[in-house]
Amino acid sequence: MNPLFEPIIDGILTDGYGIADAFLSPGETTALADQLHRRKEAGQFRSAGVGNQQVMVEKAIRGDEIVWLDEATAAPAEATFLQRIGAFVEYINQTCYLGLRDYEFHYALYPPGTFYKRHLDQFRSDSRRKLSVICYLNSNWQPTDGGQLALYLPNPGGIEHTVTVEPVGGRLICFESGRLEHEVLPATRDRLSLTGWLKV
Ligand SMILES: O=C(O)CCC(=O)C(=O)O
Ligand SMILES: [Fe+2]
Repeated sequence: MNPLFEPIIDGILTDGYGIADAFLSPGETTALADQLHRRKEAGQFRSAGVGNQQVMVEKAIRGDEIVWLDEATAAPAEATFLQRIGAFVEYINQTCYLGLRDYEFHYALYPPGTFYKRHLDQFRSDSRRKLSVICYLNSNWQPTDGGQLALYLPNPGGIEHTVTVEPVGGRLICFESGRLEHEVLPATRDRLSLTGWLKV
C-alpha cells in the first residue's frame, strides 16, 4: 500500500473524488509556483480554449491562461512533478486495472475575477481522458480569496450534492473525467495550478 496514493484512490471509489493534501511538499509547491511565474514572464501563457480542438477562446466560459508541460523541456521541479504523476499512474494501473497509458498536464493561471463555468472534462471525441487531476500551487490561500473548485456529485434519483474544495498549495484532487461535472469559482487573487488528465 502506498500511503500517498492509496487514500486518493480510496476517495474516488467511495466518494467520487480523492484528495491528498500533501501531494507536493511546501518546497516543491513553491518551486513549481516560481516556475509558473517564470513561464508567465517569458510570455508562454495563452488563453485557454473550449471545445474539442480548444480553438475557441470563450471568456464567458473560462478565463484561465495555460501552458502545457513538455517532458523534454521540463525544469527540475516540473520533472519531479511528472515523475510523481508517473508513479501514481503506475500504482493506479497495478491496483485498479484502468489501463492508463498516457498523461498530459498544463499550468493554469486564473487572474482575479476569472472562472471556469460548470463542465465535464471528457469531450465527446476525447474519451481517452479517464481521470482528471488538479494540483494547486497557491501559498497561504484563505477561504475569503474565493476560487473554490465546486464538484457536483451525481445522486441518481436524489438531489445532487455539491462539494467545494479550497485550492490550497500542495493539495491534489482527482476524479473521473467523464463522470463529475465541476466548476472553478472566481477568486480575488491569482489562482495557480497544474491540471492534467490520465488517459488510456
Ligand atoms: O482548477 C481547478 O480547480 C479545475 C480546473 C478545470 O476544471 C479544468 O481545467 O478543466
Ligand atoms: Fe475541468
